Amino acid sequence: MRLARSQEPAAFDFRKPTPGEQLIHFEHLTKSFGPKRVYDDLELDVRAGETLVVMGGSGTGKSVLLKCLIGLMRPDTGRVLFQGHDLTRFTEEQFIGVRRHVAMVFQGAALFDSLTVGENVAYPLREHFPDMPEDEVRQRVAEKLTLVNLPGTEKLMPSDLSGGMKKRVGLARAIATDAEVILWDEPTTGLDPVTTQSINELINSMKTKLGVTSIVVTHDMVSAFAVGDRLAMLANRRIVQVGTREEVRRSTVPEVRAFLDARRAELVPGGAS
Ligand SMILES: Nc1ncnc2c1ncn2[C@@H]1O[C@H](COP(=O)(O)OP(=O)(O)OP(=O)(O)O)[C@@H](O)[C@H]1O
Repeated sequence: MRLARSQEPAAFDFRKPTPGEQLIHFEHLTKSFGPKRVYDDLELDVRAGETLVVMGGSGTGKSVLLKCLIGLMRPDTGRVLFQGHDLTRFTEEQFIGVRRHVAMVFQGAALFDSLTVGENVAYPLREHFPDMPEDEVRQRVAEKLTLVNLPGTEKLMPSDLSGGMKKRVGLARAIATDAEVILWDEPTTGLDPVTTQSINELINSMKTKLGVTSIVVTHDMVSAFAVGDRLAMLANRRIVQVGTREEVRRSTVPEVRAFLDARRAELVPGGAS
C-alpha cells in the first residue's frame, strides 16, 4: 500500500520507474577531503530494478557515494541525478522527501539501543507520517518484521539480538516507508556464513518480490557475485569498470584483476595463481 505524499516537498516527485531505465546518474563527480582527492570525474549509472554492487578497496570512496545520494555529503563538483532531479541542488528539507524513497541500511545497523525493536522500525513512519494511525503503524511494523524473518520480535530490545538479527531489524526499519531504492553499506561484513547467506537472500528477495533497486557497497566478493546484476569497480578515484558478473569475472582491467585475485587469495589460500 502506498501512502499519501502530502508532506513531500514539491520538488521531488517520485515516479514509478520502468524496470531497466536509468534511475540514478552520478555525473562527473569530484570530491576531496582537504588534500585527499577521493573522486576525479567519477561516472556511474544505476538502472531501475537492478542490484548494482560497488566494490573497491578500503577508503576508495564507496560509502561517500551512498552518502551523496541521501544528502549526508555533497560532491565538490558534478551532479547526482535522480530521475532527472539534480540532488546536489537540493536543500536539507528536500532531502527528507528523497529519504522516503531512498533508504540506507548502515554498516552497524545503527539501532537506537533504548528503543524496542518495534519502536526502531516504527521510527521512520512516525518521522515521515506523523498522522498515521497507531493501528496502521503497528500493522506495518509487523509486516516488515515478518518480511525480514523476525515476526513477533517487536518487544525485544536491541541488546537481546545477535549481529545478524540487528542487521535485519535495520533493514525492516529502512523499508518501513516502502522505499523503492535501498542502499546497503557493507551488509555482510563481520557476519558468519549462514547469516551472510540470509542477508544475500534478503537483498535478492527485495528485488524479486518488491521490485526494489539496490546499491550494495561491499568488499565481500562472495556476496557481490551472489547479489549483483552488475558490478562496478571503484579504484583510482573513478569507476574503472561496470559489467555483469561474467564480464567482471573475465575482466582484463588491471585494477579489477588485481582486486579479484587478491580476494581469491584471501578466500582460497594459494588460489591466486
Ligand atoms: N567526513 C570525512 N572527513 C574527512 N575524510 C573523510 C570523511 N569521510 C570520508 N573521508 C575519507 O574519504 C575516503 C573515502 O571514504 P569512504 O568511507 O567512502 O571509503 P570506503 O571505500 O567506504 O572505505 P571502507 O571500505 O574502508 O569503508 C577515505 O579516505 C576517508 O578517510
